[in-house]
Amino acid sequence: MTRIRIGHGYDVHRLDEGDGIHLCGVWVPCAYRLIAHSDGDVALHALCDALLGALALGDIGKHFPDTDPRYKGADSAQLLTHCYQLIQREGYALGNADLTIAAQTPKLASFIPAMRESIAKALNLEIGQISVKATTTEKLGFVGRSEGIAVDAVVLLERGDVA
Ligand SMILES: Nc1ccn([C@@H]2O[C@H](COP(=O)(O)O)[C@@H](O)[C@H]2O)c(=O)n1
Ligand SMILES: C[C@@]1(CO)OP(=O)(O)OP(=O)(O)OC[C@H]1O
Repeated sequence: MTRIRIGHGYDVHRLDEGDGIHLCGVWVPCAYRLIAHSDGDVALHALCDALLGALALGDIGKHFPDTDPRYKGADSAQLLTHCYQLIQREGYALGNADLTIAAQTPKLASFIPAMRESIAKALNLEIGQISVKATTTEKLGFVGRSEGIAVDAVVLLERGDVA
């Protein structure tokens, strides 16, 4: 395997009326909830897929099927930790991750530092290795109509044992 590997993940979850959403392991109070089998943390799901994708290990649905009652209401931070353990077992470590959350609402700027910290903590990494950004879609499309939230995640993995 090569010294560095790149991975990309993308996930979407639908919004419904509610009292808050989990994003990057952080509870964001708002007038919505994310519809999902797990806790609905669409950002961590995209990050899991990016990690798995980097080493061609499949995707989140393969590792944690949404038909499996064990994952009903699952804490996505635990799914993320499991995915990262698979990566580490292959001899790789995360160099950096960059996430873009497309959400018309709620306003996420004030939650971003806690989100970065939460991911860094789940992976036992420095906060400087984790970037989280938010954008609206200028009221265009399903995100713009606040029907759902979409997240893109990109990761770079580095092999530990190669100079
Ligand atoms: N849910 C969101 C979306 C965006 N932001 C912040 O606002 C900035 C401007 O967003 P545009 O979609 O108009 O580019 C963006 O760069 C974010 O800083 C946010 O906090 N929450
Ligand atoms: C996370 C899992 C867990 O069962 O279910 P969901 O919360 O529905 O999320 P999805 O992004 O559809 O990924 C599939 C599953 O791995």
